[in-house]
Amino acid sequence: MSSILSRLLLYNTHFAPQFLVIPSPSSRISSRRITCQKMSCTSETVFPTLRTVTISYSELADKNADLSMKIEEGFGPNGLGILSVTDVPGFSSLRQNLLHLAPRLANLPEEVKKDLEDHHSRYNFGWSHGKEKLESGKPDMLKGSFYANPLLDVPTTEAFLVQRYPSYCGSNIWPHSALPELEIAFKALGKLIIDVGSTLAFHCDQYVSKGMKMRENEGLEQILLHSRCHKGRLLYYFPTQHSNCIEDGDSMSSWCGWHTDHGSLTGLTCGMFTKDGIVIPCPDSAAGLYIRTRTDQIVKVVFGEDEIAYQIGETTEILSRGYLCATPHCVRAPKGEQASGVDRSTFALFMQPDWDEQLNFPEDVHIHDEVIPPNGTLTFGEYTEKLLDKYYHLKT
Ligand SMILES: O=C(O)CCC(=O)C(=O)O
Ligand SMILES: [Fe+2]
Repeated sequence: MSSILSRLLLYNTHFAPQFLVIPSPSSRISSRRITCQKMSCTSETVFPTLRTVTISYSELADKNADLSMKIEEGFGPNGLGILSVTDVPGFSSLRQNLLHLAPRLANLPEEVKKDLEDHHSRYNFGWSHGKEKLESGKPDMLKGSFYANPLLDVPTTEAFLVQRYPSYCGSNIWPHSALPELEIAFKALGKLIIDVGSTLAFHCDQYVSKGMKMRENEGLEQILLHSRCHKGRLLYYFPTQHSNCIEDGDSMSSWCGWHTDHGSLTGLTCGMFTKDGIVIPCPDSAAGLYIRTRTDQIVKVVFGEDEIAYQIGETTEILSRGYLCATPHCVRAPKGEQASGVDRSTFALFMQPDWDEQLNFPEDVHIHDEVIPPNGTLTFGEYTEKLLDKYYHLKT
């Protein structure tokens, strides 16, 4: 394994199939939407801040609208691999409802959280803290995550499937007595992000089908509509008392290391910061989501708190033959005195194909092609397992 690859692979090593990591092919450039240059701490490199391409919910809901230009600008070979949907009815309050529960969940007694852990799924259901690794290889104690399938509490009752694909086929674990609101809020926001994401997928298919032949049922929308594998992740970044002291990794990826999401399409909320239980604006303009462009530029990406951002995962890049490009990203923690005692809550919704979905890997795409058999066909479940075996060496 090359050193850069092993470095890239060091994080998220609690083997979450959502976050396999690849270096991306290079040919993207993004400059049109550079809106401002932000200064962070004095002596540090300053990265440009870009606004996401936006699509309004009403445009998106119109299946006759031609959104190809925007899809290309956001997701195409010259885009960043992210765009956001504005004015989604009901989104703002569902976001707030759920994100406010993240600190409450994270601050439950240790023994309650322990009961929410699921070793068998390699912590891909329920509570996960300190199970992933930072870029340094040390356990990631900076954030806690809560994973659940927002659509299906029990995706399958077939024991052999649970054994074979535990991270997809396991069951949800809700804190029924300790935090009963979590299940309702998580499912409501998760479903909304999936519904909007599926509509976005329809428009992605329209765009891709202009450039390449697509068989019926092969498009992103159909793949997502048939899936039992979608997974939500409620993230809680614990407050740092000495916020200049997050020494792990480079300062860019101090909160969440560089990676691309493994699945099809990831919905993201804008992070919510609180201090002493009060919602505050982000205390450091340099903190937040960063993306690496195809030309290896690093940019900070911003979108509004009332918008749902969507990023492309690796599986979509492969199946669309690069018409839609995956998004290498990381999260930078706030620094400075103002950041002391500040936490961050956010939600990521990984939309991914069903474990049984037959994927036909194009001959001309060379991402992870070492695990693709000569006939170019694998199910998504098999594909994920092969990658986990290869990269994480940790199948038990
Ligand atoms: O915290 C964030 O904003 C992003 C988290 C993320 O990239 C992930 O969970 O895959
Ligand atoms: Fe991610």
